[in-house]
Amino acid sequence: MAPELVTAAAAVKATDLAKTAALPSRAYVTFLAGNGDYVKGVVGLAKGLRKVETAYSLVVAVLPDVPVKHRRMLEEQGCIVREIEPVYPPENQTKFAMAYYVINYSKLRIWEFVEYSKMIYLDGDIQVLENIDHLFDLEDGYFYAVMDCFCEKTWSHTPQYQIGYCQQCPEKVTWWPAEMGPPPPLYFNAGMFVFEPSLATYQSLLHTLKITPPTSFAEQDFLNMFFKDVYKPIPNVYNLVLAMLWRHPENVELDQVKVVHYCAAGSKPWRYTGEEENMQREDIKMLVNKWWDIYNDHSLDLKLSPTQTNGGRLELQPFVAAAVSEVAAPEVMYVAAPSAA
Ligand SMILES: O=c1ccn([C@@H]2O[C@H](COP(=O)(O)OP(=O)(O)O[C@H]3O[C@H](CO)[C@H](O)[C@H](O)[C@H]3O)[C@@H](O)[C@H]2O)c(=O)[nH]1
Ligand SMILES: O[C@H]1[C@H](O)[C@@H](O)[C@H](O)[C@@H](O)[C@H]1O
Ligand SMILES: [Mn+2]
Repeated sequence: MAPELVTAAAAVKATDLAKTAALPSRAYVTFLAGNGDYVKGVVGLAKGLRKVETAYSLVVAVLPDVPVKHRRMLEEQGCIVREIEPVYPPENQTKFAMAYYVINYSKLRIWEFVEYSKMIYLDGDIQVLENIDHLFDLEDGYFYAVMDCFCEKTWSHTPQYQIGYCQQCPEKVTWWPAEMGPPPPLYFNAGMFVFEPSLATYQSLLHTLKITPPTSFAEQDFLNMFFKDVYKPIPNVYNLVLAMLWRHPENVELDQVKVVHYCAAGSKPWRYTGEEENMQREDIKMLVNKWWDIYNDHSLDLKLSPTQTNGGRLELQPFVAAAVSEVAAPEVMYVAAPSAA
């Protein structure tokens, strides 16, 4: 059969074959959009993962608007770059989601990376301080992530915030079911999670998205809704949402933290000025410095052996499962990506 006539079924079969061959079945995965400075976050993450001596690769799911130069930078750090198509909520009803977050629906594409049986997703504004490879051994069939905090102004549109209720300290403010309905199910931060790629799940995610109105926290709200019955919280040390430091210090063991998520306003290390609220805290400055130490540490750059280079150019990994995305994607609306904040 001519290569261009490869059918969907054959493509999937090829993927299955690849799975049983020598390909790794576990990997970290992150997401990159645009031509801005988030690429620094991903470079920092790749170096951080190397520093903690992970046994697994970092796959970077990139949108088409990520420039070639940035893709090369990532490959030179040993990342596996995979282009994905953007995903938008149906009929571009983006007015309900915070514009900045709309792009994040594209993350749903990582469920089609089925040459991996298990993956750990990490936002580009995350840094790992300790090896977390053991999370790959968590029991299959669940979605693992850290519980979020509802106390920052970003939550002001919610009833939780309005009455001062947070799942991080549920005893402080009582939820009155008679007046307010049942308490909200546990809610995770979607900057870090352990999941199993699956074409069936992927199709279901995209189908469900088509019939689900977008909400403020975009794919984070959506994933919370979709996985609510299989969600298992993992300890906060696996995703330190920085606001926890001033909102729930009693729930933070700073010296035990394995994963830091620079998500508080003004805390992205590569944009840090120290001007925003809470950014002059000693713990914040220490964590921002830790990120820079890793980013600037040249000993953490990927060192290629002569067999891995070809006249100075990188030998790129062949991508076995490219055909799968065309097989699996149900119709979704593609529109041009807005510029991210
Ligand atoms: O211009 C951009 C914007 C975002 N990103 C990628 O998208 C991720 C998510 O964006 P942020 O980290 O800026 O978002 P927050 O951490 O503030 O937001 C949280 O809520 C979001 C709701 O959409 C997502 O769920 C996100 O994973 C979760 O951590 C980034 O880390 C990065 O990997 C880019 O590559 N370029
Ligand atoms: O994903 C969001 C984001 O990271 C915000 O910065 C934070 O305030 C929220 O708690 C979280 O849900
Ligand atoms: Mn983030």
